Amino acid sequence: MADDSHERGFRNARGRQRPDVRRSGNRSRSASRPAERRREGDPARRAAYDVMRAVERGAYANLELPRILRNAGLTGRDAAFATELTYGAIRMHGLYDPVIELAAGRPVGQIDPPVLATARLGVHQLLGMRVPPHAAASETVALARSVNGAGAAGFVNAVLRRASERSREEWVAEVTAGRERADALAVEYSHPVWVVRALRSALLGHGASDAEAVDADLVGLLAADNDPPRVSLVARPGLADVGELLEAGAEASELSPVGAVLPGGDPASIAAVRQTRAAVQDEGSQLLALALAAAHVDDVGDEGEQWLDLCAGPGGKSALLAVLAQQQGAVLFANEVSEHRTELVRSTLRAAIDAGAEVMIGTGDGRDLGQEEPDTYDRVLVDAPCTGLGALRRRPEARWRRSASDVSDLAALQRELLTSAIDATRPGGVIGYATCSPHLAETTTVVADVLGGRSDVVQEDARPLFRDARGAQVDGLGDGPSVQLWPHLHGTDAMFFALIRKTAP
Ligand SMILES: C[S@@+](CC[C@H](N)C(=O)[O-])C[C@H]1O[C@@H](n2cnc3c(N)ncnc32)[C@H](O)[C@@H]1O
Repeated sequence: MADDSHERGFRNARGRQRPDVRRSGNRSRSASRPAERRREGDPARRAAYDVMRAVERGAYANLELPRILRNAGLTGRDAAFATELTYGAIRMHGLYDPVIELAAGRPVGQIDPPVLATARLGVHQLLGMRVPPHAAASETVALARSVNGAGAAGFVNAVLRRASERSREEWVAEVTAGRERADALAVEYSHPVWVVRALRSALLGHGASDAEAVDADLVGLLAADNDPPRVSLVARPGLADVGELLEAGAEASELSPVGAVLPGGDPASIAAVRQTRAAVQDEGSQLLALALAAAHVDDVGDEGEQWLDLCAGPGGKSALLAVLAQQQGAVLFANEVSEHRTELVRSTLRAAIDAGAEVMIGTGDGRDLGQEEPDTYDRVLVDAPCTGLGALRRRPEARWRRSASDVSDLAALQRELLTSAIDATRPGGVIGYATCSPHLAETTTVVADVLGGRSDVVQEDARPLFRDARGAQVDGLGDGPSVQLWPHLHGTDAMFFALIRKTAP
């Protein structure tokens, strides 16, 4: 039976039996005879291979995988197996490549990329998924035969045989031996070494760790980056409430007063999500929008407040801000530079607009808004384009696509956007500067540099604005005045937030 291997592996990895959904799914595969199936290879592994190759050509796994699963007719546990295999092999190849090099006796740069993709899939089954070794090897060799050719299948067979001779722990010890600490962590936890160093500096710089604890904290953070995030939902106030999400099977969030966590299943099966009254949204993003809306603003006129989201696409925070603005009698301008992403904002905000939230949506360069509309807005969010180093757990390929030079390129844009946001804010109003990266060069350094060059702003302590579901201040926010959330401490993306007040000129 072609997929006995992944059924067992998947069940073992989860520690419980999953319902048998195969009877209803993937009729074409069940209809093929065993000999034919073996020649074709297992469809779930083939799907994983196709996604890996597409990602190497620049595709995003989270967009490519559903399309390939659909085309292959894979559902239920076959789809879950293919997902775990694909994401793990892409995410963890920083560890698997040195294993493959030792097992193959040659550098991965000398292995044909399609063959390397197959070998990575095989090694992930052996070291990351607890698929029985004989099944991992035989099914992956069958895959290699069908996609890489007979010669390559022999090579993959030899590599996997050697890889299966040791446990993951033994391989980690072997491939990290003699490396300096950051390099060893980079291999064991499969991150680029520059990211490991940046995250270590960020833990220290944001006051989330100290010299004694930082090595252990860094391990916790790197490990959290390798755990797929739980599915967090937001109930957009006034459009849905948390109770509605709980009734649909979600569990209450401890962190966000408007949040819930979906333990399993498809969020799109929830009516409120389909209708954009609720949505999938990281709890950190929820807290951040709530914090900006809760900040004190001086001397609001009779017309009510004007809010600006300077970098709004695809609209997750704008949608929350829109309903909060409505509750506070304010209007929101959601600005985005890309036309395509402006359209996404429009659809994300549909339910809020239908419910009467006063929102304008526009396409434009946020760097110009400060000059075009000086001293205008009461609350401004700059959710700046950034490296996304705080959200590595979401996209398996993201860590491999960034380079250290991206940080300096983005830092210039981040400074210009923050400067423009301050110019667009009226005296007495507030600016929230946010990133989904904890990198110091994108966070505290940007804020310090921009504020250092002006006399009309002060930074305020943002920590009291971060309240959990019980109304208490969220723990572990750092030394202040800015806030830094962490995957290993809060279960959120590593979002940064600084609150800046514009004073009289
Ligand atoms: C981190 S994302 C914002 C995420 C959004 N706030 C949300 O919660 O859905 C940054 C956005 O900034 C946009 N952007 C980049 N450069 C910009 C610019 N010069 N002016 C305005 N927006 C810009 C990007 O297109 C991207 O959509």
